[in-house]
Amino acid sequence: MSGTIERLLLNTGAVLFGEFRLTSGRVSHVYIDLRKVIGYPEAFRIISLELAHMVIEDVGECGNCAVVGVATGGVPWATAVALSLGLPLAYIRQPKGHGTERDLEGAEVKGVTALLIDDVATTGSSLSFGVSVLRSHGAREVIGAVIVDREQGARRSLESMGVKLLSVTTLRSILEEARRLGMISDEQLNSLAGELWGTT
Ligand SMILES: O=P(O)(O)OC[C@H]1O[C@H](OP(=O)(O)OP(=O)(O)O)[C@H](O)[C@@H]1O
Ligand SMILES: O=C(O)c1cc(=O)[nH]c(=O)[nH]1
Repeated sequence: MSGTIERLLLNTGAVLFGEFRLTSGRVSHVYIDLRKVIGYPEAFRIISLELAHMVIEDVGECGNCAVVGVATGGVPWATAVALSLGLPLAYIRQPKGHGTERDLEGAEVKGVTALLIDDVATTGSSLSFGVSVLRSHGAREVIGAVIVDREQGARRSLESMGVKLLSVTTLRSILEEARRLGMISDEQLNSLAGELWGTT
């Protein structure tokens, strides 16, 4: 149903307004905190099923696929998708400097189609790092998928690496739903749109 995912995100407190520094160093007046959603089993289930459906509709039959999460935010979502699709699971991490010092944990990805999952995409640098790691481990193909695309460069950045980015929803759709529900005003929406995309 149209708006369902956006409303779940708004109702679980995953959409925060204030001043936030992002992983890229940019400052934003809206922040999507998908880490909150995993504390709500029904919302977690609905959104992760939507993510799994979106991915499988795109790739079709997936006999040689693995689901790969980007640590830390992407890992719970990748886990849920791997379990619901019955696929092997791995995750990308910054090496620890001790133990095995691996940058990829879990399933081996040599020769497979890797379904690379993160919670949010902004500039795409976290996903791009994931693509590089997967290629260094011999993945045959990579497809990127997130719950929320903030539409601030990730799609283009992945395209330049030959990787498609799928998203369940966008920050713009979430903000428009927030305005419909009276959670933000037209003025706030316009101001955020100007800051985020240089548009209203
Ligand atoms: O597209 P980007 O500009 O890379 O931004 C998006 C990334 O930022 C967040 O991770 P964060 O660095 O906060 O780490 P975390 O997942 O460990 O919370 C989020 O989970 C994405 O991985
Ligand atoms: O770019 C980020 O760091 C970022 C943005 C956002 O909305 N949510 C998040 O978890 N990270």
